[in-house]
Amino acid sequence: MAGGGGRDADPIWEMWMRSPKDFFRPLAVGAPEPVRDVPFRPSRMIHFFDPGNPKMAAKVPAIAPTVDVLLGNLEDAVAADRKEAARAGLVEVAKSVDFGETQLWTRINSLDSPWALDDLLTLVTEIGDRLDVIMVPKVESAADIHYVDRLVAQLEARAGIRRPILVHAILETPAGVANVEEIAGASPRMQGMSLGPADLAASRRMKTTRVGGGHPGYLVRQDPDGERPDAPRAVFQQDLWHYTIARMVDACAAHGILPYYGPFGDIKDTVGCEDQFRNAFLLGCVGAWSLHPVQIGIAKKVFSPAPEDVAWARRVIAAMGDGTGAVMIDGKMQDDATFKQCQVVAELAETLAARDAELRAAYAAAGEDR
Ligand SMILES: CC(=O)SCCNC(=O)CCNC(=O)[C@H](O)C(C)(C)COP(=O)(O)OP(=O)(O)OC[C@H]1O[C@@H](n2cnc3c(N)ncnc32)[C@H](O)[C@@H]1OP(=O)(O)O
Ligand SMILES: O=CC(=O)O
Ligand SMILES: [Mg+2]
Repeated sequence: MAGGGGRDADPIWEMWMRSPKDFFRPLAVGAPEPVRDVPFRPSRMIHFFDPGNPKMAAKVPAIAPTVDVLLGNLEDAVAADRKEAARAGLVEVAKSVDFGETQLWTRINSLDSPWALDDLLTLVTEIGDRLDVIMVPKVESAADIHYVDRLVAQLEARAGIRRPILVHAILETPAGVANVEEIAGASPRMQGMSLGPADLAASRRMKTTRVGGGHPGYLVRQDPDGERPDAPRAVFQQDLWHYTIARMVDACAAHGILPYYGPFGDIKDTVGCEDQFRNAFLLGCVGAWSLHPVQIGIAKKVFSPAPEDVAWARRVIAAMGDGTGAVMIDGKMQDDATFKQCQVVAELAETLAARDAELRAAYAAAGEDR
């Protein structure tokens, strides 16, 4: 057996957990070595398309250079009688389109569906060398990731794939949220996680009928004015998703994987979409899903740090020297911790600018203005 001592010694161990020694071993003979660190590639927007819809599939070559990730969706939003067509369409698109630097992901059907097994068998063996990430919906626990992990390793070995395909979980069930830390750390294959607010709302029995975003009824109201009890009282809409996104961000950061906001279904409400995406960005998410071409530009704008923020971050870094001590810049105290925050912004800007000439120019111009 290819495994280490823990697994050889106790088959029960193998069934339930991997010893730390075995964590980075391939799960099938002939499968590629797992990655040690999740590669940080720009993924500001994960653009969903239905590969079985000829009109959408025809747009893929034109959309590919404008997005960081293209995702062939096989799960929800693809009708039950179109599942095979979507799967075949994705194989066709993956084989025929040049994606350049753009990543190709898929969202397979949920593990309890009649289609998930064939999704994995077909996609890994036919286009596994082109697929960067497999998104798995409705992940409930580490066991779901372990199942996919082993099966993908077997299929990678069969197909002779040399670069491991990574796995992304959708956080969209109460059990998934309760187990978010163990899911994040379940496998070196874990690339990241997205919030799935629509299914999460349904399975939590929330009383909403939307795909993400806020709700006017979820609010805090200003206290009544004692002198004028009938005077109007301001209301402040609250964010339904703050708690879950914050938990997801912590779990992902603790395990070195990437967090994403998921879908915003009110396509016409571009302002609301931008706000929801920005909240996620500020909390630590690196991207969001775009369901419609109009959301691509919103995600690009929001998940690329603003040029003035990048210029500020670079200024603080320059002023802080080795990053220790305290200095005052424009009346604001800077120390080791703000230095590190600024490094996050500056490093993200650098990575994005390497791929995006427009951003590169905007960041350079903002630096000259200072
Ligand atoms: C809760 C969840 O699981 S969310 C994830 C699952 N949902 C999805 O993946 C939905 C993906 N998006 C869609 O299916 C569509 O955008 C819809 C159904 C929401 C709206 O589609 P339409 O009614 O066709 O929108 P609209 O008329 O504005 O489309 C304009 C053009 O953009 C195209 N288009 C729309 N969405 C996309 C897309 N995601 N990718 C590529 N092209 C698209 C349309 O085909 C149309 O093309 P045309 O001008 O040649 O006719
Ligand atoms: O899959 C996404 C969701 O919101 O549900
Ligand atoms: Mg869902």
